[in-house]
Amino acid sequence: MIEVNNLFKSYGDKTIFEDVSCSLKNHRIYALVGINGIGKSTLLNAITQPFSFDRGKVSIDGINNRLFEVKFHFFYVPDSKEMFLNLTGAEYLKFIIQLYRQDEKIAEEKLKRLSVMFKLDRSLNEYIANYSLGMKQKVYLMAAFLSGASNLILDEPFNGLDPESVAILKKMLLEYRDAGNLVLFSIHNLDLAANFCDNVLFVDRERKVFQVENPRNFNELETVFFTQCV
Ligand SMILES: Nc1ncnc2c1ncn2[C@@H]1O[C@H](COP(=O)(O)OP(=O)(O)OP(=O)(O)O)[C@@H](O)[C@H]1O
Repeated sequence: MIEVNNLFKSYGDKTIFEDVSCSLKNHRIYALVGINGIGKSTLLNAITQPFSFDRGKVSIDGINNRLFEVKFHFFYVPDSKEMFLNLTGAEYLKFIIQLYRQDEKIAEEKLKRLSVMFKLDRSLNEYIANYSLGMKQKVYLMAAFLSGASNLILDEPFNGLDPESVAILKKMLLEYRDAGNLVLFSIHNLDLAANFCDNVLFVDRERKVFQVENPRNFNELETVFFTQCV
């Protein structure tokens, strides 16, 4: 569950958000959609980085995101693919399992299953620095699933993934949602947003945020996008 209330954010004299609010429920997959440069990453940063916004309140599972304990309630995969480069995949994933205080035996089993599914099992002892873009994306996504956090927040998670990995990620996200969790990810592909997501969160051209619940099809979302976002 994520609540954003009366969010204000500027970069210097450039105002991005003025009094933005939205409410996201468990058991749902949310797509975050809007034109380039409108503020999608800024919104995801506000949710996950408590001191990145100027005013307002964000809470995750009812916990103010400025409190330390909130960190166990979400996992964020940002758009940067240049993190933890000096660790091997295995070292990084073990670090996440410990940081999120997961049961090591259960998490190790899950790690094995995920690495075979994503075809990373033979590369886990290589440095992340030497991974391709898609391999980096996969290892950060594996970390998200291993964290046990009940809210996954992902910046363009399908970028760089081959079609097989896209299918695996979709399956994992559906399982994760069906276990009662929340997924929020930014995406430019309206077809995927229409056919895969439960809700679509639009940032419109005035940088106001609104939702379409249970989108019917691509045409509906395309019409909303071109009338309100462009
Ligand atoms: N650190 C920063 N300093 C100054 N301006 C910034 C900074 N980060 C983002 N911006 C500006 O804020 C606006 C929103 O950027 P943001 O990255 O949130 O957009 P986005 O919707 O995620 O874009 P895209 O779809 O291209 O990834 C843009 O105009 C961008 O130039």
